[in-house]
Amino acid sequence: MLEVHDLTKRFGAATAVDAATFTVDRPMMIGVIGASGAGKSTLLRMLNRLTDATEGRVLFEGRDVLRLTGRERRDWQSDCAMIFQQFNLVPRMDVVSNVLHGTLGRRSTVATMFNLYPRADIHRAIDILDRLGIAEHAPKRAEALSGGQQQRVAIARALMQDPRMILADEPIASLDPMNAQTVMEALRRIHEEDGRTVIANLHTLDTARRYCDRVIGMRLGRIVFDGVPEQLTTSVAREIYGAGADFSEAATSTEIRDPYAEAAMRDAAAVV
Ligand SMILES: Nc1ncnc2c1ncn2[C@@H]1O[C@H](COP(=O)(O)OP(=O)(O)OP(=O)(O)O)[C@@H](O)[C@H]1O
Repeated sequence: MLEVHDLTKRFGAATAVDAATFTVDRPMMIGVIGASGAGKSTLLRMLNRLTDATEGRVLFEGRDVLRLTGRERRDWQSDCAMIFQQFNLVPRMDVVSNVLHGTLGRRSTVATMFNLYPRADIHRAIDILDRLGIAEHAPKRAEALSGGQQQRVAIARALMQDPRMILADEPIASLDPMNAQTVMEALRRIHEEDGRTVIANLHTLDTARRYCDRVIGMRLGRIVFDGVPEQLTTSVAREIYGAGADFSEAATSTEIRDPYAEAAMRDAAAVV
């Protein structure tokens, strides 16, 4: 269903994503791991067309994603809804209105101006919130909710678009372990019950192992691992993170520095 061929992004002389190639042939939950700066966010942003690719192809059931323009591009962005580390909600707006924002792409300008939502959409928004266990917060301002609850509101907003895929960029990086677990369980359920593909950038290996069917490991822009969680041994993880023998399973990509990346950065700084 999704084919990614040689997807590349260069920012000036630096290559953020280097010829990423992978295929998703059935709905699954995929975790993307790698050290900070490995290219995980750029990869997701290119798939969603938030960032233009420099080279490569993305095909989704016959659609040549990177060539879509205008309405077709917006339709694609609805089909692969994105959620972010910082939730990106409107803090002072109530929860249900934030969720209804997920339908903005298909509403008229007048309806948007006057905040008019069809009754059926309001019911659907409440049903989705209920499914995520936060319906009782529907009338509250988004800013009054905990981080985990806000991320579930963001997931609800994404579900309003009825997406085929959910792309989650570090969805639990700002959350405490309890909230992180609730959000990962929600994403897993959405995959299992709805058959939607979820691709999530994750900081911790144990999260990728626990919730994902498949793990893609990135290092310096390249995909260096693509397999099932069982194949993700400590030595493989060490390779992905470019870490030494002291590599700890509990460590996260924010804690592990990639010595090669750091050397490259120092060289770049010296040139400037
Ligand atoms: N808009 C941009 N302009 C220039 N360089 C960028 C831009 N966005 C990303 N980069 C660079 O591309 C590389 C990959 O960044 P990216 O954010 O995709 O990595 P990441 O694996 O998601 O990192 P993190 O886990 O820290 O979010 C980094 O070296 C980053 O500095």
